[in-house]
Formats: sequence, C-alpha cells, structure tokens
Amino acid sequence: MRIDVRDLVLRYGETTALDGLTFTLESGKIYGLLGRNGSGKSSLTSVLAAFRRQTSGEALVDGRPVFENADLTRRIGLVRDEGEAITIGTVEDALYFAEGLRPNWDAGYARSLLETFGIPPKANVKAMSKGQRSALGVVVGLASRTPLTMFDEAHLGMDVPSRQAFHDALLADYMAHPRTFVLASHLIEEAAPLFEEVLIIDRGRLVVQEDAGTLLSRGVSVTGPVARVDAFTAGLTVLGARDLGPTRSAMVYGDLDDTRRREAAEAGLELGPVAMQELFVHLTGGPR
Ligand SMILES: Nc1ncnc2c1ncn2[C@@H]1O[C@H](COP(=O)(O)OP(=O)(O)OP(=O)(O)O)[C@@H](O)[C@H]1O
Repeated sequence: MRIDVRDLVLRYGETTALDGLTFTLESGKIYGLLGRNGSGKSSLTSVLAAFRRQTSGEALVDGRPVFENADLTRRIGLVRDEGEAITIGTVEDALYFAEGLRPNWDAGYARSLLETFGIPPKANVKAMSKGQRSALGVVVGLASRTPLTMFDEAHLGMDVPSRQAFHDALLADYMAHPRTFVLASHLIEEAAPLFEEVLIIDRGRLVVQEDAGTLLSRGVSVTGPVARVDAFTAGLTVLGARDLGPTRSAMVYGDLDDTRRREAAEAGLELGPVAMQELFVHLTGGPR
C-alpha cells in the first residue's frame, strides 16, 4: 500500500502533535519510525489507521483519504503498546473477531504464532500478563496480513526471546507475503536490522527519511591512540567518544571521502560503523 502524507497537522487543543508532515511510503517495504517521547509517532500512526482525524493536511492510502473509509481501514492494521485491543473473552474470541474484520486473515498462521509465543488459545485475555497481551497483539497484527501493518511499540512488556521471535516472524512473513510495515520502536538497535528505510520525526516534524544503509553510512567510528584520533577528528562532527585505557573510539557524523580514509589508515586508525541509535540521538538533538 502506498501512503502519501501531505502537510499533515494534528492538534490536541493547544498541543501541536504533528506539525506539517510530508512524505511518501512505497508499497512493500519495512519502515522504521523513530522519534523521542512525545515526538508524534503514535499520533501519526493513529491518523494513518484512521483512529483519529487530522486537523489539516492529507493522509492518503493508495491515493484515497483514509478517514471514515471502511474499505481502506479493513486493510490497515495498527497494533499499539497496550497489546491486543479486544480484552473481553478468550484468545480464541480475539482471533475470531479479527478473522471477521480482516479479509486476508490466516487462521492457521495465527495458531502457529500462538504456539511460537506460548499463548494458550483458551486463556482469558484480561487475565494475561502485559507481555502476553502484547504478544497476542503481535499475533493478530501479523496474521491479519493487512497490506499496511503498523506496530507502535507493540513489543512492550515482551521479554527478549519473545521480541526476537516477533522480529523473526515478521521478517519471514514479510518475505513470503510482501506488504508495507511501519515499526515504531525505542529499542532501535534491536529493530534496526529489519528497517529498509527510516523516518525520524522530532516535535511533529520530519527530520530524516532515508534508506537505512545510507543513514548508517553517515556514521563512522575512528579508533586508535587518543592523540591521533583527536588530530584526525579535529574539525569533524564528533557525536561522542569512549576511552579504553590509551585507546579512544570517536563517533563521527558525515561521509569520509577516500582521501580521508587513506589518511586514517596511514595514521594507524581503524574505521568502523556507528550504531543507528547514536545517529538517532545526534539527529534528534542529544539530551534535553
Ligand atoms: N490524547 C491526547 N491529548 C492531548 N495531547 C496528546 C494526546 N496524545 C498525545 N498528545 C500529545 O501529542 C504529542 C505527541 O504525542 P505522541 O503520543 O504522538 O508521541 P510519541 O512519539 O508516540 O511518544 P512516545 O514515544 O512517548 O510514545 C505529545 O506532546 C503528547 O503530549
């Protein structure tokens, strides 16, 4: 599903949550949606899923406004941080409800995902733990096979093995049934290997929309003896540095051309990658 967002504004009273966003998401890609607390990620996914109506601007899915368009919203899934939204009845009831709502529902796949996450089909949803309810939300989100599927901190409360199982399942099912995913997460390093493209929003504005590999290529770590690292990085944008005895590893933002890379090698410095998380902190202004 293709998404076109144009000059999108969402206000809650005095608060401007989305402040003129414009971007396009292509069909059949996994997008990472990153932003600090309160930056507008949930507001954006809520508008795209038609849970909320924007104050102004456009949110188009396959060229049509999404709000109050039942035909479109049946094909858009949003799993939020509270996990499975239907909390009355059992796990089977929740799946039955989803099956009625989602045209591409795969009941066999849903059952196998329940096993993956160790969720008993007869369990009462209200009595489930936070992590189990999140996992059930993930099961419903994946088995719905909605052409646009958004997970907004959907892993909340899930333990490390469950989060890994979630990411593995998402990737495997995406390969078998390509569709558009939007993943909002604060666990950037865990989710980053899934992202094909990254959107960073800050205070309701788009800061970055870039291919994940290109974004990562903007960060370089420079490691070696302290004095030589400092001399090499003088005049560059240094995001931070860590020392281990006499060795310093500095993170630099910006492309290093071949000449600079040769200079680094001649100075006995080692160049390496920088974590997406470090780039994110830099691009969203560091500690506030
Ligand atoms: N229901 C609401 N009523 C009033 N203000 C709201 C409401 N929901 C969100 N906001 C405000 O809108 C802004 C964006 O919030 P939003 O929840 O979209 O951010 P977020 O990026 O999802 O944050 P987080 O990472 O903390 O979940 C914040 O200033 C927030 O206080």
